[in-house]
Amino acid sequence: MADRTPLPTPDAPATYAFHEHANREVWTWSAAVAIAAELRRELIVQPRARLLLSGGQTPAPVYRALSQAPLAWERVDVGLVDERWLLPDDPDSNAHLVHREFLRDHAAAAHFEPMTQPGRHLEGAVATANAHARREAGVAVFGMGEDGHTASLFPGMADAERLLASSRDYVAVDAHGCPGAQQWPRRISLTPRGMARIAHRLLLIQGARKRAVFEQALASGDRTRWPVLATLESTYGTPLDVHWCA
Ligand SMILES: O=C(O)[C@H](O)[C@@H](O)[C@H](O)[C@H](O)COP(=O)(O)O
Repeated sequence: MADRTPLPTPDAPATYAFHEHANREVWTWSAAVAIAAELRRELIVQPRARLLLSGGQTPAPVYRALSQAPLAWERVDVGLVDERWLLPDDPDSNAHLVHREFLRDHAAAAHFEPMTQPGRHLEGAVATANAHARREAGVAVFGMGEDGHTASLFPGMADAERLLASSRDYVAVDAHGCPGAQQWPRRISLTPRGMARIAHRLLLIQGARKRAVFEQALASGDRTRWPVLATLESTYGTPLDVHWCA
């Protein structure tokens, strides 16, 4: 029987703020401005800031807008929420997406941490991701699939209960048989524990279908069936910022 992980109790309520935007342009700039503002705040009080980005098509306009923000990007480390088991120069890798859509304009000065490298085995890549994660990221951008996945945590993935309960920040994922993983079932993903350690979490979604999926997930409370629920949890008690437009 699937281990149904309930949402946090009223002692530590999982909260979110739903930002509904008038159109895609407002959605794009609102999300980009929110991320830039948070990075700027961090750079005032600490020497470096860390930002984690997801793959997928939805956030690309936000990445392009954010890349134009005048920030001390040379003091920003950029990592990935998740990666397909592909090398960074593969056009289908999340690293490639980040290079193409984000590491340009002002943001070209940021320091990027790819998860995969030629010759590195999967477990080695996971260990490196966990080593990077020792420095907490202040901000992370998440997407969601219509199956309720986020990062590379899929409903129906192998060993789901163990991965969702992992005490590590990143794990290797076997998503064979999960349609949402498309043709890349081998992946590395941030875990719910890793997500909870990030104070400012943004979920970027568009369209009526994804809104309905998010609402269905909330109503269910079943994190194994709806891994997107993991983005709600926070050791800081900070709400998830959901940015949505039709
Ligand atoms: O590697 C990946 O596939 C992503 O990181 C993944 O978690 C993505 O965020 C969602 O699949 C949403 O993707 P879309 O924005 O393309 O719908």
